[in-house]
Amino acid sequence: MAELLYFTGTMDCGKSTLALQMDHNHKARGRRGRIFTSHDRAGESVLSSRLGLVAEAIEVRAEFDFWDHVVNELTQGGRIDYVVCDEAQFYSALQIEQLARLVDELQIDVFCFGILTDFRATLFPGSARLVELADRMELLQVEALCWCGERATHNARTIGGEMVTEGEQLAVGDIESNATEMAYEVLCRRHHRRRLTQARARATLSPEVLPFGGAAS
Ligand SMILES: Nc1ncnc2c1ncn2[C@@H]1O[C@H](COP(=O)(O)OP(=O)(O)O)[C@@H](O)[C@H]1O
Ligand SMILES: Cc1cn([C@H]2C[C@H](O)[C@@H](COP(=O)(O)O)O2)c(=O)[nH]c1=O
Repeated sequence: MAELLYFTGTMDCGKSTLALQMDHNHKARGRRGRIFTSHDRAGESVLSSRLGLVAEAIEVRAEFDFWDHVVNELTQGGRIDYVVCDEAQFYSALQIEQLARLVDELQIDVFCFGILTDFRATLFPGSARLVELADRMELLQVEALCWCGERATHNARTIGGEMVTEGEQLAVGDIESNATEMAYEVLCRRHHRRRLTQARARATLSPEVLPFGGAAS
């Protein structure tokens, strides 16, 4: 029975790597798949992992229709057993519904990967619809950590190390330390709520309360 699965977690927790691993393993057993992505950091029409793995991918833009695309391929004699959909948080609710239709009407496995919430701890449209429609959601087991050592659960957007809460929801970027430009930092809920990034913690907290060697580290 085909399924619509959503593998999710914070930024930097291994989602793109898992997406490429799953494509590899299904292909190794003779299954035919397609890879989709949207706004990958490495550029258009590519799925990239921080581990250095990359793969060609079909770029999902606002007007992209998964149902039309797949039916067109099948009509031309193509075979599709599964699809890997990275950065699914950026897909529209309608596109998630098209993916669910692939599962229900064409028995195609759909594996989605993405972050749940944006820099304001608000669900992305694609993630919200996946929460509503997915057969299963799986939290990735590789844990990204907050600067305090707790498991990171939220994604902060920073400028010069300071957390910001204003701006567009979509802003492609990466986890970087000492960035003067816009960057992201994964935090535990407590420190996301307090807007306490590593830079601010180092500037304001005494070394004794900081883990991993205190302020100097
Ligand atoms: N040099 C490295 N050595 C080992 N693991 C690494 C290295 N760089 C990144 N990683 C792993 O890759 C993960 C990020 O992988 P990636 O697939 O890009 O994550 P996501 O797609 O969730 O942002 C990190 O959590 C870390 O576990
Ligand atoms: C929190 C947040 C993130 N993004 C962007 C930043 C990255 O380009 C991707 C997530 O990529 P990853 O593979 O999970 O690291 O999403 C954004 O546009 N808006 C946000 O609020």
